[in-house]
Amino acid sequence: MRPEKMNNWIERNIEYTLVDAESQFSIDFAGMKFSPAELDALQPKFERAAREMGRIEAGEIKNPDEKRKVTHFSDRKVYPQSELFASVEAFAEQVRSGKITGETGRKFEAVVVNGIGGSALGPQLMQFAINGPYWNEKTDAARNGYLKLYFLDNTDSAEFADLSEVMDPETTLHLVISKSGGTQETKNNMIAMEELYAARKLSFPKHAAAITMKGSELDRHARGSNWLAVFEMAESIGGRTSETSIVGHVPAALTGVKFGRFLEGACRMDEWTRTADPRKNPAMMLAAMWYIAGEGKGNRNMVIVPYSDRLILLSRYMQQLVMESLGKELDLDGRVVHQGLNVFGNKGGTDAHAFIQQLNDGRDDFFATFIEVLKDAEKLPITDSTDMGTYLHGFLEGLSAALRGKGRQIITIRVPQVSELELGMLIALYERAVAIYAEFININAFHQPGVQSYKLAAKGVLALREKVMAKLAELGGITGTAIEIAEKAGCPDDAVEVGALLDKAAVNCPAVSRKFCEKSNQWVYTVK
Ligand SMILES: O=P(O)(O)OC[C@H]1O[C@](O)(CO)[C@@H](O)[C@@H]1O
Repeated sequence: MRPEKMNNWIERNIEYTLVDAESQFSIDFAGMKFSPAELDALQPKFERAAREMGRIEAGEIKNPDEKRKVTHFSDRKVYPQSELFASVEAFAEQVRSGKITGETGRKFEAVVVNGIGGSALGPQLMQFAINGPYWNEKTDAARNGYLKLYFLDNTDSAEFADLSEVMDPETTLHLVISKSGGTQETKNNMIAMEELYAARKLSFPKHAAAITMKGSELDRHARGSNWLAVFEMAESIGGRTSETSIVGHVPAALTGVKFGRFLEGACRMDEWTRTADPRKNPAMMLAAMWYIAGEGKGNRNMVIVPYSDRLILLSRYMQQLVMESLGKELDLDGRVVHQGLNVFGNKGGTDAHAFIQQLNDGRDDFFATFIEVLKDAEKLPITDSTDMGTYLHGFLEGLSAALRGKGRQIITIRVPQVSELELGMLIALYERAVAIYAEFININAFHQPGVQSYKLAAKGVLALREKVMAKLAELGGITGTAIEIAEKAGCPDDAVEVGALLDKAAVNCPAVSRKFCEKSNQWVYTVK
């Protein structure tokens, strides 16, 4: 690099790196392509976002479709002083100390979180980040009586079977998390688990607790069956922004994660991201970078690359937070806009041997966000002058320089370590940046109508299956292609869907089989 260019780069780094000195959290925007004039042009959007963030925090309705307030920013400040917080701590302590046990009196050793989307991703991220991937009796948390954490976050019999193999029902607590209390995947796992307990002649309610909205189907079910505990979830906190609420708290308290410290981190970031000057406000700047890079239309993908194995789940977490919030068909004025921002990622170092080839040489359709964790867990010498950590740092800086050399765009976040505080800061930063960006592009970040339509479509498929199966049972034995069977079942226009359900049935139901006909390139099904 020529000296004058180098000077520009250094100056740009100084000007566009924001630092919170006390926590040592920094975010560097110098590697993004933007000019002061482009930031100036965003002034009206900054003003609108600041005004609307004020309205959110003042408790006004900010989710117009669902007519709901949006309280995750404001609630977490007062949550530690609430009765709910105290009751979670008391419950977790009784479980940890063995005062609350399972039906047979044995101490709980594990907890299964059964939830999906926002009711699982935050607890998963937090567990992996703080307690790490390997739980055994030698870890501090285990020695102190905290519980090992498992997840059920789909409706996949393989996931359930894998868990059943390692789980001891007598010493396992089941925490069913569902804000709406009616999400089918979660309900399916709950029903399957209730069956498993009944088959072992154990009481499921004596091993179960729930987090849900008051009056939901799950709330009624759990209270009606006398579960160990039911914790209320606020209507005004959306699933994807619920990690700083009861949803994050209960799993954390049961597994020895310092949730109070996590909230401190989130509140610290909330303070910082209320800074009036947008150029000094990390969330305003982050949203501005996304906006300028993607021309306000999400034309660049957000690639999240933490250089830390403990943060491997961050990109999955961000995927829901960003894409479920910003991926919208209509704007607030009802215009079709098809907005969104793609998020993908994994972990740095390892990624160099996966998608970095394309980022370096291929399509220039992204901006990378690197997250460096400065403190090494251990000093592991490799040569006289290097160790494991210096290599990871070298790979990050090397990749950064290579990408910059190709004109690719980069944001770099640096944190001293991964503890509860930094995790709280990271999550709160992205939550606010998402809410601000939504104001920039005039959309509602707090609803998810697209997910509803997929759920309805799935219900339609299940209804079709019932109809076809009932008809086939009535016909009492039939052989034919999907087209022929759909015809006989009275739904000729649904032959593709009928074929798909017969494929599934042929592998799972003894009464259905199939043979492939090379000549017609179709399966021929026999239903007994
Ligand atoms: O907590 P619930 O109501 O079970 O919902 C789970 C997830 O499903 C969604 O509603 C749709 O994906 C998410 O917003 C939410 O986090």
